Order: sequence, then C-alpha cells, then structure tokens
Amino acid sequence: MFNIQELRFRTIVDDICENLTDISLEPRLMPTPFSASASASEAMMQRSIRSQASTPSLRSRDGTVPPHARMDPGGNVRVVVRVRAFLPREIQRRAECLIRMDPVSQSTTLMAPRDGDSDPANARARSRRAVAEDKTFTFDSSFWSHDRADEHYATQADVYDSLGEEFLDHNFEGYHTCIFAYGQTGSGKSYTMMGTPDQPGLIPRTCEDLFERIAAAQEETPNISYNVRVSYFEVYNEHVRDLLVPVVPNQPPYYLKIRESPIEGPYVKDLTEVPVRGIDEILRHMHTGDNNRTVASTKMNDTSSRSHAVFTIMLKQIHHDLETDETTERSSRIRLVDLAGSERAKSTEATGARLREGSNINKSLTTLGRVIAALADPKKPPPRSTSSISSLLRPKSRAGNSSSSTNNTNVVPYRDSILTWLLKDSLGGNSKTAMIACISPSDYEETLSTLRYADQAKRIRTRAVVNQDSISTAERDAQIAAMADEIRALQLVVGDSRRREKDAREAEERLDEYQARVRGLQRLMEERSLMAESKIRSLQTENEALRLHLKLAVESLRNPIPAVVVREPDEPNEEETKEKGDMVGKDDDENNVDDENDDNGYDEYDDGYASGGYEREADDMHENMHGLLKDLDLFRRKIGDDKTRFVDGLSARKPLGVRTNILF
Ligand SMILES: Nc1ncnc2c1ncn2[C@@H]1O[C@H](COP(=O)(O)OP(=O)(O)OP(=O)(O)O)[C@@H](O)[C@H]1O
Repeated sequence: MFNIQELRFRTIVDDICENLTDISLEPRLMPTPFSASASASEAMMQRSIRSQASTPSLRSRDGTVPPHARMDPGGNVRVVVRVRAFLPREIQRRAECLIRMDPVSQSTTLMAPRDGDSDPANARARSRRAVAEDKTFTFDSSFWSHDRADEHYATQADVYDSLGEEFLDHNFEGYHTCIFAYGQTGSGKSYTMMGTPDQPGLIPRTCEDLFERIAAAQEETPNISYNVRVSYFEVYNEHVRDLLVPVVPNQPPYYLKIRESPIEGPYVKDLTEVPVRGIDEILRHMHTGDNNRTVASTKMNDTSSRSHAVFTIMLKQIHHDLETDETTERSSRIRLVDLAGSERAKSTEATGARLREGSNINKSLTTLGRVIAALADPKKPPPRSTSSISSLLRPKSRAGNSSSSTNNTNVVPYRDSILTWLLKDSLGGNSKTAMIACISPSDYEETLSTLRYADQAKRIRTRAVVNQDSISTAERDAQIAAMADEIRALQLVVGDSRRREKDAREAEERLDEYQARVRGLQRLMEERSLMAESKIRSLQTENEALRLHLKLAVESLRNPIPAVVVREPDEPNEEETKEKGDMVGKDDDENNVDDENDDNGYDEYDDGYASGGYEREADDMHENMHGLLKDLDLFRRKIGDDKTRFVDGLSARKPLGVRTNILF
C-alpha cells in the first residue's frame, strides 16, 4: 500500500518537476546577457521569429497542390478521395475501373457497371441497372493512385504534401487536428495512413516533418522549446487497447476505460503517453504499436485491420518573449486514425471471430455515419440506429434524447459507439478535421456508399480554436511558487509515508520475532506435555501394579494359609524323644492339651491377625493407597489440564499476535 502511495506521489512530483522544467528551467527561456543587450532590431527579429512555428513546411511543393486546397477550409471538414490500383485478384477477374477523376475540378465520378461487365463484385449493381447510374462528387482533393503511368498519379508524398503538411501547419498554430481514413475493407486506408517501408504513409511522414520543423525552428531561435508525446491505441470489438504496452503471450488483453473530462472531453484513462525527442524514437513507438495492432487475413484483404487505430501526437510549444518576459504555451493534438474497413460478410466469407469483428466494425461505422449525418445536417433528425449495440451503449439518462427519439433533431449519437465517443471532439468540436475516403476502383455499391459518406462529411463544421495560454513573468513566478509549495507538501507527505513504512517494517520484524518466541514456547510446552503424558502412563501402570499387590495382600490376610511345620524324620531331638516317652500311656485328652500347647507355640509367629493388629494394618494400608490414588487422580487431572491448555489450545490456534491466554 505504501509502495503504491509512494509511486503515485513520485509520479505527481515528476510531473510537476517536468512542468517546472518546461516553464522555467529551460535554459533557452532564461534571460541571457545577449537578450539583455539586444538591440531594437534584434528584438524585432526575435518577435518575427516567434511566428516561425506556423511557417508552412519547407517541403511544400508549389504547383502540385490545387489552389483551393490551400484555402482556409472555413471550419468545414476537409474531405479528400483516393482511389487505389487494382489488386492481383482484381486483375485476375478482369475487373473494370469505374472511377474517373478530374484533376482540375477535383471531382470524382463513379460510373455504373456496363452491361458486359462480368465482375461478380458488381452483380448486385448490374441487377439494379435501372437505378445504378454514373455519379459525380466534388471534393477538396481527388487523388488518382490507380495508374502509376498516369501523369496525375498521386504518390504517398503527394497525399502528404497536399493534406498532411497543411494540417501540421495548423498544429504549429495551436489547433487540434484529426485526419481519418475511411472506406471499405481493402480500399487502401492502412496504405495511405501507415504505408509500407518503401512507401511511407501519412503517419510516418507527419512524424518526420514534425521533427524536421522542430529542428529547423530550434536552429532559428533559442526562445522556443518543444515537448512531444505520443500515444497509440486501438478500438477492437468495442474495447480500447493500448498499443504501446507490450502484449503478454497467453494473457487476456488488458482493456482501458473511457472517461470524460469537462475540458478535454472523452479520453482513454491510463493510456500510455510516451515523451519523444526525435524522429527515431517516434518511429520506433509507431512501429511497436503497429505490430501490436489486431490484423487478420480475409478474402478481401490479406492484412485486414480488425480494429480502428488512433495514433496521437501531443505537441507543446513554449515560447518565451525576452522583451515582455512573457511565456506563451501552445498545445495541439494531432490525431491520425486508420479506421477498420466496412465489409460484407458475403464478400469476406468471414466466420467465427472474423465475422464477429466484422459485425462490430460495421456497427461502429454505422454509428460514425449517423454522427456524420447528424453533424452535417443539424436540423434533420439523424437516421435511426440499426445497431443493437447502440442501444446497449446509450446511457439510460440520455435514452430519451438519443438518436432513436422521434422528436429529437440535433442530438449527435456520439455515445452510441466507443469510436465516435472518443472522436467526439475531432468530429464536431475543437479540431480541424480531414477525412480521406479510400475507394476501390471496381466495386460500385461499396464505393458509392463511401462517396456518399464523404460527400456528407464535407458539410460538417467544426469549431477549432487555438489552444494557447500566455502568462506573464509575475504569473509564472506565482505558478512556480505554488508548484514549489505543492512539491514541498508532497515531499512531506512522501517523507511521512516513508517513515510510517519504516515503522510498519520494524513492527513487522518485532512481530516476527515475537511469533518465533511463541512458537519456541509452544514447542517446549508440547514436549513437556508429552513427557507428562508418559509420566501419567507409567504412574498408571505402577498404580495398577500397586492395586493388584494390595488386593493380593488383603486377600492373603483374609484367607491366611496355615503355616506348615516340617520336621526332619531322621534327626528327632532329645526333648521330643523324652516327651514322647513321658507321654506314653496318657489319654487322648492330654494329647489334645499338648496340641493346644503346640498351638501356643504358634504365637511366636503371630502376625497380629489373630489379635486384630493385621486388620488395622490392612486398613491403614488401604487408606494410604486410597490417599495415593486420590493424589494420583489429582495429578492426572492437573496434567490433563495442562495438556488441554498447551496442546489442544494449539490446534485451534488464534492469531499469535492477539493471544492473551499464554502463561509464561
Ligand atoms: N495507393 C495504393 N497503391 C498501391 N497499392 C495499394 C494502394 N492502396 C492500397 N494498396 C494495396 O491494397 C491492399 C489493401 O490495402 P490496405 O490494407 O491499405 O486496405 P485497408 O483499407 O486498410 O483494408 P482493411 O480495412 O481491411 O484494413 C494492400 O495490399 C495495399 O498494399
């Protein structure tokens, strides 16, 4: 518990220290002798350099970008379309290209499949020949990436130069931006956003350009410092997964929760945000996340993205004006989203997990379509939800206001899917947003649906604002002082918790020691109890023996065996001989008298029984034995008590720390 608390405090302290470093410890923000003696013209130059952050990229290729594309989009979502080349399978089935693009008007035309077109992908469109017709849409840009031999072929670099570069300009101006690629599966979204090692897409090009601009700006002026952080997550089956956290094999994936902040709007809680200092670092994180992304092979695409991936770059520019001693901080967020592609189960022939993924992808894209529709025409009620997950995700309190409500005309169903909820700000809030609609050259139905979405998205207006804070030196000093106070308070708390942790550790050690002693005593008691038990047993045996002995003694006293006098027939003594002689002739009575006299001679061996002495002695002995038995019983009970206390008491052992019944 203490460790967690300490870790938390340490993180807070680190954050505060980092902020302080950003604000005040950056050497370039410190007043320098140069600045103190700077001439008026130098100061003017420094002020003009301040705007360098939003200077258009050095890589701008004049002439290749249509003039209107550079115009202020007026707060509307920028929409561009890109058509890809045929894939081997399309060439194999002799698919026809149904797309035409006009490089001047930037319009895209989708032609209805011809009668002779045998492409199975257009079977449905052919059957509806009556309604399938050529359709033309105009977008901010139409990128022709179908035929490399064509002079208007749009390379990866062209796409970046036309769109990515301008959006990076906005980021340096302090605007949040979002570029998302939309289209059916296999239409070229991942190719456009991420690209390949040979043909890097929009994301790696943005990263590269970002650090090139930072390096150039830092060379030009020492007064600006930059702080760049990145995060990368995916929305897979309506769950958010951190792509910068390594995947642990054989472990269930760890999903993150979504929270909403009053200032930042919906955000992913505990999402890893890595600070990056250079192009290599940022590309390393980008590749890590990309490798962690959920991709699978389907019939429509060998490397089909099964999730929506959101790569975010947070850019902070801190500028210190030496003349006014004012610090300006601009924070912007660059969101680059590679959506999963809409797919028809029939075309992908998906089953099992792929089918479930496809269904979730379609549901979230349906919600995105409804959000786009609601944002594009705020007065019109958004189309009814067809997705069951929408109703599950919708909070009860808002159910009455949700898109399914008949009297509602302007509530946008952001919450109906995780994707739209997380992109809320980018779609209809504080962001400059662009949609790249990727289309396949030969699929009429799917392409028409994508172009309709794109056409609708053009009407969405966002309310992007420059995210900038200016603080004077006095305010900054006050902030630093407040932060220093906070650090001191936190240090005290950390110190206190460390002390408490130390006390707890010592108490624990003492408790261990005490428990070891108690265990020793218990062992001793057990040994004693065993000894007492064996003593009891030997006393019991002895008691039994005594009892038997006593019984025999009493028996022998009650039924004495008469003493047998054994006379030696060979050696008669003289007196007897004489007596015998004297007695000759005397009658039997006299003989009887002699017998009596002989009996009297028995008195010499009298053991007292005849006189009552034996009985007394027996009674005394009996009494003694009783006393002895009583003592024995008493002793046995005592030993028994001890045994119960020290042996039985152990079996129902209480926590050692709270035992109070142990006598030492
Ligand atoms: N402009 C292009 N030029 C050449 N090849 C392309 C182009 N766009 C796409 N491709 C190729 O088309 C195939 C499908 O592209 P990709 O994987 O980008 O489609 P996706 O829209 O991201 O599909 P999913 O939604 O299934 O992930 C890939 O082999 C890719 O290399």
